[in-house]
Amino acid sequence: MECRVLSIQSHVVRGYVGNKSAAFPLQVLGFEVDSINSVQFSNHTGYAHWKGQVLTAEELNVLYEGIKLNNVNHYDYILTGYSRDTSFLETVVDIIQELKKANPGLVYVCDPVMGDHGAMYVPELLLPVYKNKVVPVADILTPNQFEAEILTGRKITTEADAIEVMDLLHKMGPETVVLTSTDLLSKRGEEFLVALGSQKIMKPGGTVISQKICLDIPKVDAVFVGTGDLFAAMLLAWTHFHPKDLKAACEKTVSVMHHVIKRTITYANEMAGPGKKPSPAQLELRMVQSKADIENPTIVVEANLL
Ligand SMILES: Nc1ncnc2c1ncn2[C@@H]1O[C@H](COP(=O)(O)OP(=O)(O)O)[C@@H](O)[C@H]1O
Ligand SMILES: Cc1ncc(COP(=O)(O)O)c(C=O)c1O
Repeated sequence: MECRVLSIQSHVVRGYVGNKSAAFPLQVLGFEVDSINSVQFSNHTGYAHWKGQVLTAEELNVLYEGIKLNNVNHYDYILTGYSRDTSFLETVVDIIQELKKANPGLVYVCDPVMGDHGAMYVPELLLPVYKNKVVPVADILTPNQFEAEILTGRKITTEADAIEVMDLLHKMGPETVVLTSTDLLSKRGEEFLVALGSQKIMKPGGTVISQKICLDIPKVDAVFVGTGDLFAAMLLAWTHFHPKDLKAACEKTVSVMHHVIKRTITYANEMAGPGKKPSPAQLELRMVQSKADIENPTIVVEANLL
């Protein structure tokens, strides 16, 4: 059976963020991907210069209208990421609601891209839209620590805080929440990055249990862009194949991430030369190029049940 994803994210000419990061890996895993580019930029905004266009809410409506007129607006998944405009984001929510009405089984995977490391890199007015309109319709949510904190108004300094924040996010709507990266100290030491996940599962009798997991991910001393987008796409794929097993889905997702990041940092360091920090251009992700890159990652990152 065909499984069709509507992916509303950025497009860049150079490099891999947004749809450039998400579409191909999903396609090699057998998903049909329809892409709407929320922006078309020369490159991601972490470079010294970036140029391009931002799609308006009206332009988004025109594209959706075309799809609808042809009666091909049937989706199994929606995936959203980087967006810079409040009315655009509100229109995305309208589209999601309409598509969910047409297919109640539709799963919405939301990466609430707003910022990282204590700062927002999209206009602040997007926060109330995410909080009040987007998160309530999301089924799977993939914030980083900063995004989870601003969505809930709670700081995360311990694992218990992270669990509480994930529970608060569940209360806002999503059944599955993954904190894709945190500043928490890993039990395995400073060389590891901690990610956490929580999934609510309805048992046959109607009782709801939650599976909570923690991942210690080998950390690389560099800042990558586009990793959140690849993470959300891979989580969509692996939760599709393991719908009630977040541990398995996250292990597969993070193992792909590790493979891509290892390859990226190796090339970046080679290009930068000894003792030099790689530039944003040199740190562009060395993206998944085949199904083998996804299915045979270099190592398997194991998750622990909490
Ligand atoms: N410096 C890093 N070292 C190792 N893995 C990383 C690093 N940065 C990102 N990743 C990988 O990418 C995933 C998503 O990264 P994250 O930074 O949380 O995304 P976002 O771009 O949304 O902030 C992490 O779970 C991890 O697997
Ligand atoms: C154009 C664009 N898209 C997407 C992103 C999000 O990237 P990430 O996956 O690292 O959250 C960024 C971040 O700067 C960006 O500039």
